[in-house]
Amino acid sequence: MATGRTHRPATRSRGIPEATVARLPLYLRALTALSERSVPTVSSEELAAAAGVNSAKLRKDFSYLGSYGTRGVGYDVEYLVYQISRELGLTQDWPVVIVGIGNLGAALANYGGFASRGFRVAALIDADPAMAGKPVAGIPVQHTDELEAIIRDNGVSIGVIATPAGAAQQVCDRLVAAGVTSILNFAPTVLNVPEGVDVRKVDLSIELQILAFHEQRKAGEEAAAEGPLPAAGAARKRSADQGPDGDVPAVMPA
Ligand SMILES: NC(=O)c1ccc[n+]([C@@H]2O[C@H](COP(=O)([O-])OP(=O)(O)OC[C@H]3O[C@@H](n4cnc5c(N)ncnc54)[C@H](O)[C@@H]3O)[C@@H](O)[C@H]2O)c1
Repeated sequence: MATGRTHRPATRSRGIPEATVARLPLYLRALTALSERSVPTVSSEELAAAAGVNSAKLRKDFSYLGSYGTRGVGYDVEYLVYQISRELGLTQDWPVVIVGIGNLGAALANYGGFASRGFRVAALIDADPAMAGKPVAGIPVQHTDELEAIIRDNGVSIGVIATPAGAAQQVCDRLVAAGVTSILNFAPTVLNVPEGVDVRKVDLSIELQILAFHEQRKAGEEAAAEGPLPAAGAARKRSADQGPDGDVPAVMPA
């Protein structure tokens, strides 16, 4: 879901390609579900299906981790959970700040899945003075005046931006100047960051637009299978679905 714009080379220093790194959380999610069901081993085919990945790709990905599984037995679930967690840096605690505690920021703060994956919400920050001191998810909101001190005192390297788009760059600049080197951006704007800072962008409306594109294509295929429409109907359909010149709508890249 996240659309990445990172300032790192396509291959990491330890030789694991970024595309593999991006799939590791998918494997981890599938493996964690198996672990919770006390499943001891899993074949590459089963795990690939659970993670929604091709099994040859999975085996190649795991070879970068030095994990080849055992023929006829498969992969040890617990060991793979440990290996992938270690590779993703999840065996250590990551304090995270969320900036912008409106509808989205509050929902993120209330999401229990961060803590269980090693991301501790260290602070909630908002520019609205009326919110200062009010608890959200049991954490009192702090004013943006305190942003730099919060980052420094908590050793925060990951910031989440959930402010309106117009405030996001300024918030980003302050986070980076204070020492944050990874940003998860929910605001619908492109952030400019210096070399060495990673930005991941989450935009649910882009995901919906991509689904809409596929839905439209499926509808088009069904209509084609049903045979040609009467001339007037065809004209009406084109103007309703595709815009005046009949082009498919532009879809922003994921
Ligand atoms: N990525 C997605 O899929 C997705 C989904 C929903 C919303 N959004 C985006 O997330 C952002 C927040 O949406 P929302 O519905 O929570 O909005 P909201 O208006 O409910 O909350 C925004 C919060 O940001 C605070 N804020 C404003 N300027 C600030 C600043 N300079 N520093 C710190 N805090 C500041 C406001 O006081 C407010 O509490 C918007 O940019 C919205 O477009 C993204």
